[in-house]
Amino acid sequence: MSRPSEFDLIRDCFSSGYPAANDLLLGIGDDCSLIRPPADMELAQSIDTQVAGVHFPTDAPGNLIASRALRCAVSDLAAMGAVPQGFHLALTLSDNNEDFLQDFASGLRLTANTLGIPLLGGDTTYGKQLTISVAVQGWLPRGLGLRRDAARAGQDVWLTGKVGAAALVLDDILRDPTRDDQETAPYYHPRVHLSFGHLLLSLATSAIDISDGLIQDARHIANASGVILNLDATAIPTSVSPEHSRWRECLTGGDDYQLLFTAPQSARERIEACALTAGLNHCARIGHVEEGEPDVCVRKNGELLTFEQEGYTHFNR
Ligand SMILES: Nc1ncnc2c1ncn2[C@@H]1O[C@H](COP(=O)(O)OP(=O)(O)OP(=O)(O)O)[C@@H](O)[C@H]1O
Ligand SMILES: Cc1ncc(C[n+]2csc(CCOP(=O)(O)O)c2C)c(N)n1
Ligand SMILES: [Mg+2]
Repeated sequence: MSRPSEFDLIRDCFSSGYPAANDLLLGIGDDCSLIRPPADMELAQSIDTQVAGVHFPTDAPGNLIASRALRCAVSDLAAMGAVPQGFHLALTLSDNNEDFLQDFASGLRLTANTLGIPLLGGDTTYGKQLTISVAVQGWLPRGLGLRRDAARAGQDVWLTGKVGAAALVLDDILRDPTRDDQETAPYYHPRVHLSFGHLLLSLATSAIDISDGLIQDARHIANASGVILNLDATAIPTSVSPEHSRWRECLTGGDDYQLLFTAPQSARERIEACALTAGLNHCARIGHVEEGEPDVCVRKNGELLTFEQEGYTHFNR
């Protein structure tokens, strides 16, 4: 029997079993997807690439890679408070392994249904390194998107959950990339804070999702807003306690996909109520915003901490 063509694979894996989009005029099968925008909405768009050996282990199972790739991409919509509209998938495969692709597609379908995000189209090519690019888009009420540039002095800094679990389990995952359990879930299936992000639209001023590391990503808000973020190290929920030898890695390791956001002090009670509504186990106030040269200052019992590496960087490693 001949090997399946690119077109057969695409049809088998990507044309059915995904959530339906009610604003979709034309989906998989043409040169572009066509979407009808609702009145008074803005479109949030973002793209995220994951490369084998860089973002996930080369020999990780397809369904886990798919879950991780889609969740990490959709997290950018959560960080803006957007409601998912759909995603495009660009897949570069190093061989025509049908079993891998079927497994990848089963993970993708499951995750797309869990997050409620339709697959709008994509592109499939051959390349030396397995590479997955996910372009996501979502709707935002006009002018309300949670940007990085709107933190103001006097506001609180908040964090949705614990940081560090994914970074600390990476060594174990590299030893056994097939491990799919409670401990590896923060890495393969990071929680995407879509409903909480959306609830924050009327409460938070700025937000970012933590992909590179808490401190490095906090710096993006500080720089974009022109403020100082003062963080209280002992108030930051971490997967190991501050006495643990790997505690600092929790603040810089990344792969967390928690939301870091700022909000006026007057919103404290409403934020706590929304966190309960969204079923968050943690939503902690971890610092405050001050006027001054953009910076992130982390203090532990009054002592200023410094970090040689504040987060993940692709170059200069
Ligand atoms: N190659 C590129 N071309 C155009 N814009 C880019 C490119 N790479 C990054 N950007 C833009 O730079 C900005 C900052 O990127 P950054 O990587 O911090 O965002 P992010 O997508 O939230 O991060 P992550 O990739 O870690 O999830 C984003 O607005 C992004 O669109
Ligand atoms: C196998 C393996 N080794 C290392 C890491 C750590 N890592 C890679 S990219 C990144 C930041 C987010 O990427 P981007 O900024 O490109 O979205 C982090 C924390 C990993 N996830 N898997
Ligand atoms: Mg982001």
